Parts: sequence; structure tokens; C-alpha cells
Amino acid sequence: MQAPAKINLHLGVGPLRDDGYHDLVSVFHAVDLADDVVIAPAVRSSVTCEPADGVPSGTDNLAGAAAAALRRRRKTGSPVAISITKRIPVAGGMAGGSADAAAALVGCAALWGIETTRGELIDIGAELGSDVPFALTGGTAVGTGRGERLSPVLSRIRLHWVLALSAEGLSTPAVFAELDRLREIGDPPRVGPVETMLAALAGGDAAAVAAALGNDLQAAAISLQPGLRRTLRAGVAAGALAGVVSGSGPTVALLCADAESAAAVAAELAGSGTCRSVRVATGPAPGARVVG
Ligand SMILES: C[C@](O)(CO)[C@H](O)COP(=O)(O)OP(=O)(O)OC[C@H]1O[C@@H](n2ccc(N)nc2=O)[C@H](O)[C@@H]1O
Ligand SMILES: Nc1ncnc2c1ncn2[C@@H]1O[C@H](COP(=O)(O)OP(=O)(O)OP(=O)(O)O)[C@@H](O)[C@H]1O
Repeated sequence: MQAPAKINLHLGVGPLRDDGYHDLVSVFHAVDLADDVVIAPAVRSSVTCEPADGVPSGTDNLAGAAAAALRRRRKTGSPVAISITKRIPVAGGMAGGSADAAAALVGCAALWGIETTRGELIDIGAELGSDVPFALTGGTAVGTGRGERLSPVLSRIRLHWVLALSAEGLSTPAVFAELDRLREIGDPPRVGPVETMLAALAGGDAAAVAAALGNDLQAAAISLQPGLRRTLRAGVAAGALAGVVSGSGPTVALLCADAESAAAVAAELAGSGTCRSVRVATGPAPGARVVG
């Protein structure tokens, strides 16, 4: 199974709700940076990850939780060994755990011979995490509610990205809480209307998409990791059209004009000392799917 990472091209965050979540307006965009998830019949259920740093095993792993949730709901399914090859940065704001959960849902349904629909898997996924439904869907989509209510965005443009990975992760709830704190004491920047991004995507112009990139969580992520400001500046100085913190961060996504520009920006950024490592990626990519 292959499970794609996401970038939020636009992320507007509403006030804190009574249930501890925030209403969002997100433009999700799946990219071809993906984890490999192998699911095989086993005597006892297990989840292993390589490299394992910062990733829990068993049902504490979102992929194990997903397999267990499907089994509970359908009252069928035998033990599985889930092996993850991690390429999506952990606690990086790119929904890596959600991607693995989506892959586990699709893979276990196939292995257990469960006739299901994307809608049913999305319902189960939404209970596991706000980003799981999009990891099932892939492509480019608008998410509302907690981010789990999706409608596809029609766009034929291929976007070329350089991803700057940070040495330290950021906890998603901590970043939302930091935004609430910043809003209590001041007026951190807010993204404009989502329609600007949708028009840029429909127009197929990477420069217009770059101009419309925005994320309400960026100020909070920078407040917790001030070095991200330097990474964003270094990416643009290296030739990217624009940069944005992905989701709750700390990964910085830099949009480039084309594949050649992305390769050049990646090379220069790698030597800038402003991030742990860099990756090149393109999108949109499909949602969690069986490969090979
Ligand atoms: C930042 C994003 O990645 C943007 O796509 C997502 O909103 C986060 O999605 P996720 O990691 O799947 O988040 P969840 O596992 O659903 O929630 C983790 C925590 O993040 C905060 N959270 C998440 C989603 C949301 N709409 N509002 C929130 O305030 C809550 O504190 C929640 O307890
Ligand atoms: N399969 C998994 N891969 C990575 N982390 C996992 C997984 N399952 C559970 N976790 C736990 O969830 C935490 C957040 O993981 P993840 O890598 O999905 O963060 P993220 O990409 O910032 O999330 P998001 O962008 O959806 O907010 C990790 O620190 C880890 O403890």
C-alpha cells in the first residue's frame, strides 16, 4: 500500500469549539512523498515501523488503530502484521500517521474481503483523525468541519515542491493551543478567502497558487519554532515562488515554478543550514492505494 503526505495550500482556522476542535477551511493537496505500508496475515496483530523513531507500535499506532476500528465495525477480520516504511516526516504537519491509517483501512478491507465503499472508510477514518478522510481521497480537495468533510477541487495543474524538514517535530494540539493563545493576546495574520486559492488552481498558474498560499497556523508554528522564519526566507532566496508552513508544521513547503527550479532550490536549501533535510515532491497524488 502507498499512503501520500499532504500539504495544506490554504488553511483557515475558526475559533475553538466546545468539543476542543476548531472549524477549518482547508485546501488539501496530496503529494508523492509517501509511506509504504505492507499488510500481511499473521498469527498475532503487530505494527512495526522503519525507521521507528517517535512512532508507536500496536494500536497506539494509527495504522493499528485503523485495522482494529474496521474489525470492530464489520465484526470480521483476522490478525495482521503491518510494516511501515516511513518517508513522511513524523509530527511534521504532513499527516503521516493519517496516511498510514488510510492505507491500513484500504488494505485490511481488501485482505479481509470486506465489500465497502469509500464513504464507509471515510466515516471510520474521520473517527481516527481529522486528516484521515483526505488521505483516503487524495488529489486536491476542500475540507470543512474539522477538516473531514471533503469536496474535490478540479485542477489540472501539477505543482512542484521542495519540502524543508525540521530537526524537531511539533505536536498538533500544541500548535492549535498556541494559535488560541496568540489570538487572546493579539491579532495574528489570517488567510484571505479560500476562493482566491480555488481560482488560482482553476487557472492553472503556479505563480497565482504561490501568491494565494496561506495558513493561519503558521504564526503559531513559528512562535513555537522561531527558526522556521529563516527556513521560509532561505527557500524564497533560493528561488522558490513562495513558501508556507504545512498544516501544524514544522515542515516548510516551498512551491517552485517547475521541476528544474525545484531541484535547484532543493540543492541550495540543503546547504543553507536552515533545515535538517530536504525532499522534492510533486502533486496532486492519489489517495491511499494498493501498489505492486
Ligand atoms: C492541522 C491539520 O493537519 C490540518 O490539516 C489537521 O487539522 C490536524 O489533523 P489531525 O492531526 O488528524 O488531528 P486530530 O487527530 O483530529 O486532532 C488532534 C488535535 O488537534 C486539534 N485540532 C485538530 C483538528 C481541528 N480541526 N481542530 C483542532 O483543534 C485538537 O486539539 C485535537 O485534539
Ligand atoms: N503511523 C504513524 N506514523 C507517525 N506517527 C504516528 C503514527 N501512529 C501514531 N503516531 C503518533 O502520532 C504523532 C503525530 O504523528 P504524525 O506524523 O501523523 O504528525 P503530523 O504529520 O504532524 O500530523 P497532522 O499533519 O495530521 O497533524 C506522532 O508523534 C506519533 O506519536
